[in-house]
Amino acid sequence: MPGERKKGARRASDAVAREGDTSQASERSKNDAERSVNKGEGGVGDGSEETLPTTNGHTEPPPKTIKVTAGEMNGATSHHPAQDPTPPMPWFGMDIGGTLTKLVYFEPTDLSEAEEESEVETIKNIRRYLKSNKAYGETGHRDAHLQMESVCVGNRIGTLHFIRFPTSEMCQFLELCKSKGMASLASTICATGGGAYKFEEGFQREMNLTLHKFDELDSLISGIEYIEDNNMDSECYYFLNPRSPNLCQKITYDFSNPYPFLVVNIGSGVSILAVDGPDDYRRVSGTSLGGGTFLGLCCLLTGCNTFEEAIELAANGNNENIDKLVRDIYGGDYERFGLSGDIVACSFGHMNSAEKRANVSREDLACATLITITNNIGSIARMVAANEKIEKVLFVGNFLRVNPISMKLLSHAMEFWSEGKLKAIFLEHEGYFGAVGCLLELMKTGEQTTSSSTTTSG
Ligand SMILES: Nc1ncnc2c1ncn2[C@@H]1O[C@H](COP(=O)(O)OP(=O)(O)O)[C@@H](O)[C@H]1O
Ligand SMILES: CC(C)(COP(=O)(O)O)[C@@H](O)C(=O)NCCC(=O)O
Repeated sequence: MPGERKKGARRASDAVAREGDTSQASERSKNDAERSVNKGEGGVGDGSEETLPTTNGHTEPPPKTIKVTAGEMNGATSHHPAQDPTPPMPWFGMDIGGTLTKLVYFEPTDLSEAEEESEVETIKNIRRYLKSNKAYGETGHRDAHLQMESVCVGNRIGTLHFIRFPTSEMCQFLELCKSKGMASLASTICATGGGAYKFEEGFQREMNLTLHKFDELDSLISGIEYIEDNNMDSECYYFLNPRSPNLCQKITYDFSNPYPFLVVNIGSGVSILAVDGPDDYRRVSGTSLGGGTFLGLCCLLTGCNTFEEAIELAANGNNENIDKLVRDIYGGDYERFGLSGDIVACSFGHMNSAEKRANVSREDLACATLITITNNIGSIARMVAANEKIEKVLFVGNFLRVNPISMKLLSHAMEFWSEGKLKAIFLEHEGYFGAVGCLLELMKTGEQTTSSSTTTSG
């Protein structure tokens, strides 16, 4: 069928039969043993760090288990050890964004006994440290509820762990990596996002590591396609009746016939991509009024310090004390052009009045800021979708993290203004796709990327 992506096609082509593949396991353990001899063992963490509460105080839901058995991976191919492209462990994909750094760690669960025995202590300790904690230092977090188990990456089976920390803490992150012995491993670090360029020198200087850089939008698209393929029953969703507190429902969206679709990546800024087919996309638009603008303005206007605090304030505010609605101007609807009196006519329009300003709360200011930024992104997305004649609009990026207000607003705006033609679709792994795409590149390119030269694709 035109535009249809075969479910599991990517997984099948990547997969290698695992069961009873002893020649592969022994070849891998030989390679690892050689690496451990070559690289020596660095300083180690003891993995005993305490789990700290998350900053917003919310309890994380239990890890979601997404199982894929080796038998389910149809299309398995026979393995040729001599061509095994698997890079040395540990396996990370990193997306160093304008606000947050996203780290995806792939933990192999198919290690042979020999492999486990030959594994260097440093790698074991890094794995233990990452798995036994949900918080790292003051500001690093593992999103345990997003964890994906028994997935196939490259030719290995394992668990994907999702970790984030503020990019402004990069120096502390490098220190932590050093203290865990990463510098002695000489492993490959694949990175994407603007920070892959900005911090390249720091990685070299502090850790003696050469970053292998990949384009952030290439990584984003391949990450979306991979995660959707491997979490097809629950990755994509939309909201039914987004405006009704009682009737609103989150519903799984069947994305098996995806093309063409639009991706609106709401990070610090916003990039909009039209995806016409596998590996076939264009960046068609963008705006500098994004998630970073919301957070920056909110901190300025309310004195809040974190994204979670800003969202919490917004959830308890009323934008009508700040924004001028159509009814504030018309006394009711603007009937001729079907504009309901409830629609925002002018964001922050009341704030030229000293009297109104005296009566607004921090909550109202946060709420109006969130709505202003969200509506603007929604308008641009709608215009781009109409221009490109695309009906499915995927909204991703960490701006949507713990942010149902924006998701529901976008859902309503897409549907209402397009008279039901456009669909706003959301993804569970929101801001992690670039890092996943980067990990896929690492596992693809393997040994070739362990040289000291820098590779830039895209
Ligand atoms: N814990 C957080 N700290 C800072 N910003 C956050 C946090 N969680 C969500 N956000 C929002 O996500 C945006 C960053 O999204 P992200 O997709 O990671 O973009 P980038 O790659 O530019 O860092 C921020 O501007 C903010 O609006
Ligand atoms: C420059 C960026 C690609 C960086 O990505 P980010 O870290 O914001 O996710 C993005 O911020 C962007 O597309 N900004 C909008 C630029 C514009 O089209 O006006």
